[in-house]
Amino acid sequence: MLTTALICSTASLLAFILGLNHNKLKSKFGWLYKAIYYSSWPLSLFYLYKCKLMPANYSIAYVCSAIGWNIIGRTLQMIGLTGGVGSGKSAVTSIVKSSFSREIAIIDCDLVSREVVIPGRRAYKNIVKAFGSKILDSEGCIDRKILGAIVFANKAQRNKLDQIIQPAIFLEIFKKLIYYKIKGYSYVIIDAPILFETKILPWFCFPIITVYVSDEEIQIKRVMGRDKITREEAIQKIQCQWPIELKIRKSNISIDNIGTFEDLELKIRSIFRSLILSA
Ligand SMILES: CC(C)(COP(=O)(O)OP(=O)(O)OC[C@H]1O[C@@H](n2cnc3c(N)ncnc32)[C@H](O)[C@@H]1O)[C@@H](O)C(=O)NCCC(=O)NCCS
Ligand SMILES: Nc1ncnc2c1ncn2[C@@H]1O[C@H](COP(=O)(O)OP(=O)(O)OP(=O)(O)O)[C@@H](O)[C@H]1O
Repeated sequence: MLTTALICSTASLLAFILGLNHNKLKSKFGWLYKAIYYSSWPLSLFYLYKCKLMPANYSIAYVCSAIGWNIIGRTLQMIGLTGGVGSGKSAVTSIVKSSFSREIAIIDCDLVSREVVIPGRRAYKNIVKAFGSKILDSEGCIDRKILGAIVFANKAQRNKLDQIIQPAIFLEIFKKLIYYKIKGYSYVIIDAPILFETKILPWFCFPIITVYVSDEEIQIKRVMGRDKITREEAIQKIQCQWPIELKIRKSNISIDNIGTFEDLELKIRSIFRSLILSA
């Protein structure tokens, strides 16, 4: 019984992950993927039945749960949204919220990264253990300015923080995906400034949209204005991430946010309208 439950949940998880990748694999491998995909279900059922690996009713439980979770994953398209610091990702998500809130949910990874470091949570404890109590404010919360000054100035420290915080972020994303699926959404935007750098998120997102500002001077000014920081601090933050040219090359859609908010709104509406219509 326990073995069956274990097999069922592992199969369901794998099927869910495969389902999330469905659109990406379909676009990458075309008919070859479709042939393998659609023949895999009857073949696995036949294989289990023939080999008598499990009593027939258990095999049915295994296959049904896998198919069920695969369908759930398949009908939940994760759209990646990334770009440089201050490139306009939040501006994009607020346009999506105002125009497509019924079809598209949004997971803001910056927000998630704040939730997972609330005092008492595991990531909070591990960060304090790794960086010491000097990063805490008078109320015992993580002082983001102090931690930011440490990690944005030093790659090794940044990697240390990423290794602690990213698994917690991924788990939270996973929980939110299930929640949004239950609520009936078909699309979820994963707004992740370091989507490519995580190495994991790109596997699940399709398409990946990169927002950039083709004039770096404008980008620097926008970051300085928003975060009330100096020019040097803004440049340091921008340089903490992959070069934008690389992000653009690796993404499926790129949007230059050099114009006004109205220009951006027009582009975003047309991209998401055609994404929804083409589904
Ligand atoms: C270092 C922290 C405490 C600094 O906080 P602060 O409030 O000063 O900055 P904020 O969170 O607004 O980040 C500003 C921008 O910096 C960039 N950034 C954030 N973390 C990172 C990182 N680890 N590597 C590269 N760029 C980063 C993002 O573009 C982000 O939008 C904070 O950014 C953090 O906890 N970062 C790690 C979380 C993370 O990996 N987030 C991205 C998830 S995809
Ligand atoms: N088209 C635009 N015209 C003028 N200002 C803009 C435009 N797009 C964004 N901005 C401004 O630039 C700043 C950065 O934009 P935003 O916060 O959306 O970037 P972001 O990509 O979410 O940044 P981060 O990764 O640092 O969180 C904000 O102050 C925003 O109001």
